[in-house]
Amino acid sequence: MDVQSISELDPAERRALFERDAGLEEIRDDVAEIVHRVREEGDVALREYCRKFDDVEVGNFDITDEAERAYESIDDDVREAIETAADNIREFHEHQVREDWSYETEGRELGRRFYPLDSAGVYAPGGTAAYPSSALMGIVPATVAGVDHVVAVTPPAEQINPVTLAAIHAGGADAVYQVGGAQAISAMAYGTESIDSVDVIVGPGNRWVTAAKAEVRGDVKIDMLAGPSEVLVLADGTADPERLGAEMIAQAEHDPHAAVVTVTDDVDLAEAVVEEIDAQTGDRDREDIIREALANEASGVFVARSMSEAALFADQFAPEHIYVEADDEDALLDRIENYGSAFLGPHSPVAAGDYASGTNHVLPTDAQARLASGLSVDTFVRSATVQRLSEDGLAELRETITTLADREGLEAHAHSVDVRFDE
Ligand SMILES: NC(=O)c1ccc[n+]([C@@H]2O[C@H](COP(=O)([O-])OP(=O)(O)OC[C@H]3O[C@@H](n4cnc5c(N)ncnc54)[C@H](O)[C@@H]3O)[C@@H](O)[C@H]2O)c1
Ligand SMILES: N[C@H](CO)Cc1c[nH]c[nH+]1
Ligand SMILES: [Zn+2]
Repeated sequence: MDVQSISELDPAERRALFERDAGLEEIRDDVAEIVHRVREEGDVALREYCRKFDDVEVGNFDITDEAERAYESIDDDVREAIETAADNIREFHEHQVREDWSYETEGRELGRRFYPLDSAGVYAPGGTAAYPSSALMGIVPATVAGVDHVVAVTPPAEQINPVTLAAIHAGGADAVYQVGGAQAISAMAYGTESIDSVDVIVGPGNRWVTAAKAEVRGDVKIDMLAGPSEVLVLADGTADPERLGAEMIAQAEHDPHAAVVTVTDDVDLAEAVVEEIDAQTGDRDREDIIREALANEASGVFVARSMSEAALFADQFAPEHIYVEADDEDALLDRIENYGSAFLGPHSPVAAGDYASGTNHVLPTDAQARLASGLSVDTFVRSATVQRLSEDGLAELRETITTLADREGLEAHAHSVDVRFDE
C-alpha cells in the first residue's frame, strides 16, 4: 500500500472511494427467484435452499429450545461477556425510547404518540464467521422498543455456533429458526408453514441477505442495506500510527470488500501508518482477507493539504465508522456530519462499539450514512399524531381551512368545518 495525495486522485479513483458499490445488482435476479419461490412454496423451498447453499438437511426449523440449552451450557466467561454486552446495549438503547408528547396553542392540543411494531425478525449472520454480537445488536433494541414477538434466524449447520445461539437467547428472542441467506429473509417477510411473517426485518448479512432485504422492502419494513464493514481514520500528526494501523486492520478482517481508510495532513504519519499495516498484517489470523480488503479500491492511506481538507474528505466518504485521533478530536468531528458512528480519542477503538460499549454496530455502509441512520429503537417504532381543537380553536382556523379547501375544489371539506358553526 502506498500513501496517496488527495489532490492527485483522478475522477475514477474518487468515484471508487465516494460511491462504493455493494455489488447487489449482479445477484438481483437470482435473489428475486429465491425470494419468489419461498413466498410461493414455503417450507419446501426453504428446505431445498438449505440443502443447496448450506449443505444441511433441515428437519425442524424451530431451534428455540436449542438456543436456551446453548445459553445454559456455554462457558461461564462467555456467558458473562454476552450478558455484559447485552446490559450495555440495553442501557444505551433505553436512552432512545421516546416519550409521547403534546402541547397546546391557540385552542389546539396537538401531540405525538409512539407504538412498538408487533413483531420483528433479526438476521444473525452465520456463514463464514459467527456473529453473536450482531444477534444482540438486533434483538436487544427490539425488546427495549417493546416489540411483542421477536424472532431470530441464523443459517443451519452441522453444529450451529453455540455462542450465537446463546446470544440470541440472552438477547430475549421469543423464537429461533435455523435458516439463512435470502431464503430466510423471504420466510420472515411472507411467512411459511413453520415461520410467521414479521413487521420489520433487521440485521446484517452477506450480499444475498442484503439483496433479499432490498427485494422485500415495501412489503415489510427493513432497517437498512448494511454491506461490508468500513472505517475511516481521521488523524493529525499527534496520533499514534500503531493504533491507526490496528484500526484499519481490525475492520479489514471482516470481508475482502471492507473499505478501510486513513486520512491525515501529516505525510510522516501517513508513511508510518503504511509501515505499521505491513508490520501488523502478517501476525493476524485472517491475513488473507485483510490483504484483499487493504488492496481494494475503496481502501487506502491519504494525505490532505490541511486538516480541513481531510475532514471534507471524511464527510464525502460518509463512512460506517469514523475513528478520530487528534489534538482536538471534537473540533474535527464538528466539521463532519456524514458517518454512522464516531469513535473519539486513543481509548475508543471501533471494536468497543462492535461488541460491548452499548452503541449499535449495525450501521449504514456504502456511503449511505449521508441518508440513513444506524439500527436503533426508532427502527422498531412507529408514531401517530393526536389532536383536539376547542370551539375557539376551530373558529380561529375556520377561514384558513375553508379557503384552502375551496381552492382545492374540495367543498365537502369546507362544509365539514362550517357545519360546526350555527349561522
Ligand atoms: N455491518 C455489520 O454490522 C455487520 C456485522 C456482522 C457481519 N456483517 C457482515 O455479514 C456478512 C456475513 O456473511 P456470511 O456469508 O458469513 O453469513 P450470512 O449468514 O450472511 O450468509 C450465509 C448464507 O448465505 C447464503 N449463500 C451463500 N452463498 C450463496 C450463494 N452462492 N447463493 C445464494 N445464497 C448463498 C446461504 O444461504 C447461507 O446460509 C459479512 O459480509 C460480514 O461483513 C456485517
Ligand atoms: N464491525 C462490524 C460492523 O461493521 C460489526 C462487528 C461484529 N463483530 C465484530 N464487528
Ligand atoms: Zn467489526
